[in-house]
Amino acid sequence: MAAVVSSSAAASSLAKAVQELAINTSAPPEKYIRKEGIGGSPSEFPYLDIPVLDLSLLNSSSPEAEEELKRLRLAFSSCGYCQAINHGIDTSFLDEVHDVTREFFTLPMEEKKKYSRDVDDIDGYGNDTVYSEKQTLDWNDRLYLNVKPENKRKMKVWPENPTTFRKILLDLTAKLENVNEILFKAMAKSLGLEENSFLKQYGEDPIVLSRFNLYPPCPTPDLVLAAKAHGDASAMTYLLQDKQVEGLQALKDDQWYKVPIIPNAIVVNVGDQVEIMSNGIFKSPIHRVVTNPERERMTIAVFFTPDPTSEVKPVDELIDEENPKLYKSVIDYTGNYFKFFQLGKRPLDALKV
Ligand SMILES: O=C(O)CCC(=O)C(=O)O
Ligand SMILES: [Fe+2]
Repeated sequence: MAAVVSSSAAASSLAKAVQELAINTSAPPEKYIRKEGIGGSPSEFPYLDIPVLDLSLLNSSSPEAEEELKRLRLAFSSCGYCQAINHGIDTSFLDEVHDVTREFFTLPMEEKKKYSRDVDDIDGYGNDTVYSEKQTLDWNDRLYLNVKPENKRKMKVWPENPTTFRKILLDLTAKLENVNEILFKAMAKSLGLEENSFLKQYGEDPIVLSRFNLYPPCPTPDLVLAAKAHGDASAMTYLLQDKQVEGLQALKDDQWYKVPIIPNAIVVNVGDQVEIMSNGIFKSPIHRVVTNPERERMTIAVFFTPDPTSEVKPVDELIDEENPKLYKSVIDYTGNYFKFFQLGKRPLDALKV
């Protein structure tokens, strides 16, 4: 990982949560300002037409299942996104996840800072790690927790307040494991492959990461991003969007589109490692988060990532003379991701054949 800048300027910007900076400010600090702007006013971008997929159909042997598999294939090979409904996770449980997230972020700052990440670590409460004095920072605070493998959990940064937090996180990731298995089998079937073709690349000990995002209001939404443009290093990402406040945008044909809110649907996006496994058929979308001048936004993202010792590579059956191999095999893609990201390169491009 690139060296972390530990000058006093960087350290002081780290010490302040964006939530604190956002109070009564009319001008965010310079480090957050994108002089080139963000390409428009956040609310004026068009909506992305994201397919809504019924997971209960994907998982069935009903005649409609075939149709739904086709829609899945189309969704992931065009925009790389879908909104999953009938995913088997109760609305009341999703409400609990949102509530506990809100409770955590509304705790007094001293309480939240008990769970602060170490300066050179990722896990815990904090904001952008500063790698360079020139870096433009994102307008968000987050709590980042490694859930699996179990021996990688840093329990000292797992909130004990709210008291139900830990249990809810474990329940959420267990439920999403089911969703992930359904989708992975369905993706393989949608391409005419044996249903475990993608799933087996997760290896023995897959990684499950969670990221609770708080995006405070920002007075200059045309000049500040809540999360800079990126593709996810995961195999697959599951996002519980804020139920009221938009902010997520996806890039398609060089144009930014808003991801609409469908309450209780799970926003699913292909990560870089599924783009590799599918030999580029499924697309890992570039996305970003914009800020809102009046309203705070909260989201919960869960990332499923193969075991870092497992070889991730294009599935053999997808390669032939007409469809040459597009990506090299890789081990520990996520571990190698940041160094490319920080150099301003798309990590996926570094693996192109
Ligand atoms: O909060 C969102 O809408 C998206 C978050 C995201 O892209 C991420 O955490 O990787
Ligand atoms: Fe993302």
